[in-house]
Amino acid sequence: MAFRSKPKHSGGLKDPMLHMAPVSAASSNGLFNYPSNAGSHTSTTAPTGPGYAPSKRRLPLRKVENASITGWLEAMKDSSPPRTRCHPQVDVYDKSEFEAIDMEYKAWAANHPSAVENFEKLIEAASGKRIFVFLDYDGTLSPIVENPECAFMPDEMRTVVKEIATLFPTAIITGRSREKVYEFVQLPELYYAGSHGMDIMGPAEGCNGCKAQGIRALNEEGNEVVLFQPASEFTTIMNEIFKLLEEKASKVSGAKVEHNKFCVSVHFRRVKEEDWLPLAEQVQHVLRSYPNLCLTQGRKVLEVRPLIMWNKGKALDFLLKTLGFGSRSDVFPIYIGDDQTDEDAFKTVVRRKHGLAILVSNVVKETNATSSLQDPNEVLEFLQLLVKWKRRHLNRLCKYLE
Ligand SMILES: O=P(O)(O)OC[C@H]1O[C@H](O[C@H]2O[C@H](CO)[C@@H](O)[C@H](O)[C@H]2O)[C@H](O)[C@@H](O)[C@@H]1O
Repeated sequence: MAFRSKPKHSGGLKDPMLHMAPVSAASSNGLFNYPSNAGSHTSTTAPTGPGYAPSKRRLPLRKVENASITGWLEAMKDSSPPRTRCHPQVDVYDKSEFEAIDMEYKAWAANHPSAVENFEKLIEAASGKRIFVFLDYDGTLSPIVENPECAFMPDEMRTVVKEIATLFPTAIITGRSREKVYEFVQLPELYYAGSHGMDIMGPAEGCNGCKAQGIRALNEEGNEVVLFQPASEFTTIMNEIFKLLEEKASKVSGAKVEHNKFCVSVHFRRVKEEDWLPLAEQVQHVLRSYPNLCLTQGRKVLEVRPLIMWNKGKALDFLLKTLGFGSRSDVFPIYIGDDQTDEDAFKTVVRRKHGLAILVSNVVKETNATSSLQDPNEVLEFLQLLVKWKRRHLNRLCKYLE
């Protein structure tokens, strides 16, 4: 399998993305001005679709905090080169400092117990409930790599995700375009929510006995699917912004712009550190003319997206509703993700009271998740445990019915 061998956690380095939050491109005092409620998008339009009444109500802009880009860039610099430099066996490192961050990590991990080590205990809470599995893609099902085009999902992961989908309704919720993530995953039985949940598609017949409701459409192969695109009116604008950003990025060595349909990502991973600030300024400059777009930050990436009240958490709720479980209390959603945009989904799971919100991270991170996995290797282990657990249950049930 393509993953690196299972590492020890690399110590408690603070994650560089602690300050990430959407920012209105229209804000002009400072390069990045963060609305105080990270992750919840200020809205100029509300989504439409099954169960969502269209509304043109303009929501008030939330309190804007003054924060400069320096924080984000500095944190990014702190984590470059990658965090493994902190492992005493990998590099010369101040032992006492390592011990301090190690302790910090252990304290954090105590509050975010490993979903593998504590599997039986955590899954007990699901008994008698219907489990739904929601998975982020990059950094969760595939390891983070230099070139976003090469973030392939290992076969072993595909096998277990396929098994998961035969046992539980399963969806992938990603910042990627739906088409791109499907290219990587190649499993037609799943639901896919691309562009951070702004492009949802899945089998019209539902899955695992859950009947799908919602707007029907035909996919590229002519199969009937349910489709929901709350940001469809932004199609032209996103194409326009992609071209403008591509033009800017073409002048910065290593920069890459990715069109994720209803979001556009500007990648910094292969850009020289000294070019980070000028590139970020260029992006901000382009966005000034687009007050209905906003900017969020991810792992060495800036993402331009429509300023609508929609996120991965809303997509999770929407999918439960589509599958007929929106308001039921016997639902147990499991959400696994590694990035700031996954925080909205973690919040949704926590708000529902039943469920598992699992952060993939081997560093200390501020999060709404309640448990953790260190990396995609552990995600694989967790999903394999979940398959075994469910099969055990089904076998017991069969024996009982015999
Ligand atoms: O919601 P996700 O599935 O986590 O997608 C978020 C972004 O992931 C991708 O970028 C990240 O992964 C790349 C490949 O490992 C890496 O090179 C990059 O630095 C990371 O930020 C994707 O390319 C973006 O478009 C997604 O928005």
